[in-house]
Amino acid sequence: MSDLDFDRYDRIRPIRWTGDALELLDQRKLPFEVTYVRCETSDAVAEAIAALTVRGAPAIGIAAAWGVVLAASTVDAADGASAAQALEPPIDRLNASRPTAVNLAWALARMRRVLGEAGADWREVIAREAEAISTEDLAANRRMGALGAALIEPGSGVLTHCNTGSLATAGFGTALGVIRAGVAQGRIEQVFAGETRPWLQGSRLTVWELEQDGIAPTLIADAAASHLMKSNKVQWVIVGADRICANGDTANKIGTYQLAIAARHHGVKFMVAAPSSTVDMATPSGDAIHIEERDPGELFGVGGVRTAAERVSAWNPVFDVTPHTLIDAIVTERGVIERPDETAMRAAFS
Ligand SMILES: CSC[C@@H](O)[C@@H](O)C(=O)COP(=O)(O)O
Repeated sequence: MSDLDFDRYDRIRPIRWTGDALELLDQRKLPFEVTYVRCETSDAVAEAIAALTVRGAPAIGIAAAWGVVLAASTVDAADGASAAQALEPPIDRLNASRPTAVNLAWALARMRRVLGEAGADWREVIAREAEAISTEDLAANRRMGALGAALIEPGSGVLTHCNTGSLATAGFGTALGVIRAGVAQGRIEQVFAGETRPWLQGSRLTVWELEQDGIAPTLIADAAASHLMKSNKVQWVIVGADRICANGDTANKIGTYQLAIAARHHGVKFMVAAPSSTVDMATPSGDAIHIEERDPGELFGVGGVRTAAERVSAWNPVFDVTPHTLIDAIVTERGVIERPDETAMRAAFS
């Protein structure tokens, strides 16, 4: 992918470590306000994750890792093993901040592991590990971008869902990384982004992010997706993931499953792009995934303006599971798995 100048895409950073605090780009306020929230404690990081100040599977894992470093500043311990004991309660609170994206538990497990093995220098060890989790995520995204883009025929149109870009990761993005690479290589001619109700990650975040790169996406209502596919305007749906199971079933933002069904019906290909940190071989299939349900109040209005009548009830699951049989390719930094199933997943990740 020699024609892609990665530094061009290094403008947005949702997570900044200052040495004694974590600054999070407040994604609740985008695209109209670009402000950072300063977190000085691990509990503040856990609250920011729960409130979607920072969001996107890889990004919440990275933020949680820095949350452990913040918690460490309140602990006095001679070695990593004793620090690990003292840090268990804040780590548990970070882990409980959101249930569906496995990257959160994965990053915290990594932090626990290095802590348990560290000696007197345990503070430096965990700070280095948090930095490594972030650096590796950026590298994985760049690699995935190249691998995913190579699957796309020149001149294609693509549809994406939610926000999977720099805002959701350490940088460059997963599905949006594939799209960035595909546009740079002239493979993708048109990008469509679904609004992603109710939180509007598509219209508020993805459109804003792509415009910073000089890519002009076309926003569609989520309900327009099947019609778009029927109109032959897209050849691929490209999405990220919050958890990919041992059989390839994939949890992602609510609405992904119906896109996969519509894509199969219309002969449109369906790609999932995610780092290997999103693969959870301990969860056999999508049935075992805990799907987060958020406050039904998120459905009662738009931008703080109430649109539903008073006293209505609502159900607000924020992720769904796409069965592996509807997925044409899972792309991670380790390679491409076409027509994923348990055998292919085990061959790649065991
Ligand atoms: C690279 S991000 C992949 C997923 O985390 C993304 O598609 C998604 O579903 C994010 O959900 P969110 O609720 O905004 O955290």
